[in-house]
Amino acid sequence: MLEINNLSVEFQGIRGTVKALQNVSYSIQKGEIVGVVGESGSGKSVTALSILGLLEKNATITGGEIRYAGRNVLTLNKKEIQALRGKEIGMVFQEPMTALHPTMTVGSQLAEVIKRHRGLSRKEAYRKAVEALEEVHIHAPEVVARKYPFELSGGMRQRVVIALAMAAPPNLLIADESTTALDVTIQHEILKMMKELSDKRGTSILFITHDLGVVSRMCHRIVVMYAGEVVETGITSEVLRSPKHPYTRALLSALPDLADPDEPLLAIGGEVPDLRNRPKGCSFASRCIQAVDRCRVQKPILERRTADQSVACWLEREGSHE
Ligand SMILES: Nc1ncnc2c1ncn2[C@@H]1O[C@H](COP(=O)(O)OP(=O)(O)OP(=O)(O)O)[C@@H](O)[C@H]1O
Repeated sequence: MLEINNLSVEFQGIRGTVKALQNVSYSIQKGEIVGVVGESGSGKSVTALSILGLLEKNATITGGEIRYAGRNVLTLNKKEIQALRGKEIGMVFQEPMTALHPTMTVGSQLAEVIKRHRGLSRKEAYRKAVEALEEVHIHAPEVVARKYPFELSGGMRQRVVIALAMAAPPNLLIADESTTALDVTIQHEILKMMKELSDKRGTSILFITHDLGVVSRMCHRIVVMYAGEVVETGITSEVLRSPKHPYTRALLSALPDLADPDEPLLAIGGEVPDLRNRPKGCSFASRCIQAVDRCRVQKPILERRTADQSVACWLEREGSHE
């Protein structure tokens, strides 16, 4: 359904060119939930914005392609990408208030999207809007449909945003840490509801988060990003059971319930490299306790290690971990 091949993105800044993404590749199949994890600044959002054609003006895509249903979205014109956004690809961003119109009732906002995408009458679209609220587990949807966003709690607003993003209905939903500001229990319920919707409708979800725990519960596959590169990807259970990249191991060790109890806790010392002046070798080498000379001079490429798992690490390739 979606395939990102060797995507590279740069930003022009006053202090130089930030090489934000370098040869990023991953894909999402129909109905699949893919979780993208990595520290702040690792390029998760820039990748999502590239898919949606929403990169800021100072960004340049310097290489690669993004194929959605066979078409390279990077070659689409403004109108075509707008049509894709919203109709084929829904999005849920971090702050729900920015996605909602403050002076329109929730029901009218939803009905407008449904009317536009499904060509229904106003009345019929409103009826579907109430149904859509019910689908995101909002009780008394007829009542909530008549409310304005400011009258709702954070969790309710988030549900409305998801209903809006799913209204077209899209084939792919991109959710960028959509629930971080919420209470943990509410967050858990919302994620469960999203997974249910995905299962029911066969919607693929690209889920961008810092939270490996969430990925372990929700996602079929995981993509681990570091400093604008994919360092490991695979079936979630495989990667969590047997992480192959030292960065993935370090991320996992911060989660005691998921980590291998026999493995000592690793603190990730050091800093992410300056993306204006990227290191020649592996981007993680300066923080990797296992790095060898080769890691500092030659960049490892993402290679398939098992049927379901790929990793960009020289140590793994040469078996020197074992
Ligand atoms: N408009 C911009 N101008 C310059 N640099 C940018 C711009 N947008 C993003 N970047 C840089 O691109 C890199 C990747 O950022 P991105 O927002 O994708 O990270 P992220 O992994 O999504 O982080 P977070 O988890 O904090 O959202 C960062 O180094 C960031 O500073």
